[in-house]
Amino acid sequence: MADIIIKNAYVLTMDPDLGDIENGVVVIENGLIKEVGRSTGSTADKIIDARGCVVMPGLINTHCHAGMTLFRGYADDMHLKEWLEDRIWPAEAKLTDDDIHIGSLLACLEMIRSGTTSFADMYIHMDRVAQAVKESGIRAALSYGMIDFGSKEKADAELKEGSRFVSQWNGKADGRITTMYGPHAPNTCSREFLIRVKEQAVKDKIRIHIHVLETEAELNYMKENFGMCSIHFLKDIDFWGTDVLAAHCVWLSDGDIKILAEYGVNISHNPVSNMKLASGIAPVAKLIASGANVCLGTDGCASNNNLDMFEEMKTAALLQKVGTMDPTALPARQVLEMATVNGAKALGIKSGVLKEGHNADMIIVDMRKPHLTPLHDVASQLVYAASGKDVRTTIVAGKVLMEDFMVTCLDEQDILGKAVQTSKNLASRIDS
Ligand SMILES: CSC[C@H]1O[C@@H](n2cnc3c(O)ncnc32)[C@H](O)[C@@H]1O
Ligand SMILES: [Zn+2]
Repeated sequence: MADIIIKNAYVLTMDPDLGDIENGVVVIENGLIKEVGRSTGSTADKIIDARGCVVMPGLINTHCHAGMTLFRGYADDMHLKEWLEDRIWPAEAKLTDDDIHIGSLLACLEMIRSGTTSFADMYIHMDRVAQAVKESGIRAALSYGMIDFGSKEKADAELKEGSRFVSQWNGKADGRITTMYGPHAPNTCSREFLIRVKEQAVKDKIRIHIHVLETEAELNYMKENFGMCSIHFLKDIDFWGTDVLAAHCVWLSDGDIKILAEYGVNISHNPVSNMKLASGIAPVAKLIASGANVCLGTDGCASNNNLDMFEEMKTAALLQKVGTMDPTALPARQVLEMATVNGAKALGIKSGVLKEGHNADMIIVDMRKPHLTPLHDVASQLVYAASGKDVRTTIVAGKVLMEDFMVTCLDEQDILGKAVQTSKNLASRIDS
């Protein structure tokens, strides 16, 4: 007996062999997908009728700072340097463990509601982010964000905390939590520190999450201090590999793109954040054409200001079109691949496609809405017309976290109330 059968669905498998199944079934057992097809002989404890809906892999947000939900709308319309150094970092210095716990629960709630089933996070007070992930039922690849600013003492302490977090949490919550090392960026971490982080990560068989070339200022800093850009600098210290998730990668030359593709680096594109902070337009179409693995992220809520991956998909497609002045750039199916299959590859998880043996991480999107009618092409509708609010049901590891728009895994009203109070208390501490 299976656990769940979803029937009468348009199944968007994102698997090239299975393709789309117009009136299909998905069978879930023990947290995994047992069957995907036109019909099934199985029976199950729970049957979900998905008539008029699309069943698809849950979306994978590959660059987030979950706790930053508390800073939603806190520092808008600013240049990145002032935003980070004058507003965000001083505010982050006042954050407590409990703040991060509530902020991360709020992020999990928002992601579950809008169809994200996995996310990669880099932040501080990470034990409490992990606790929120464990409680909510979502899947995540978590890293303690490390910055040494060239101080050996700080480097030692940061790496110690990063390693402690990895050994404490990797594989926890029935395998839903994986961990990564999170050196912040090449212009906030020293060369020596980045070399140590890579060595530790290789030794521990753990992936790395890092910001790279988000701004022209980083490019200029690296050229002035090292005589080369961050991509060549990281190549020089043997940092690159399929184990690296590089967020942003906006300021790339054609030579940089070749290096990233050659080393199999995973690149998280974060178009809304890049637009809001006026960082620039990442050459996503060129990266994909070169064979690089490009996935999609929201970044934190202080530069987005939400975690809706549907909005991110649409923005990614539109930004490439206007950036290249080519309306054929980054078509809908390719964006869906970025948000599913490519994201799973970047995090090293068996999700992102609906296929036998893979994690039962999926969402049901209700297409019976005025703004989703008529339905000529499902991929087009999901990328250009749908939003996170159209997600009806969210399933992670075979557990239903939201059903028929009702969140079942967390006490939504309780978290909303606590988030309001937490942000008020935080604001008064920041002002004092
Ligand atoms: C040390 S934990 C992570 C660190 O990153 C900061 N952050 C959030 N968004 C961005 C961004 O777009 N560029 C650079 N750094 C960013 C966050 O506030 C934390 O301090
Ligand atoms: Zn970031």
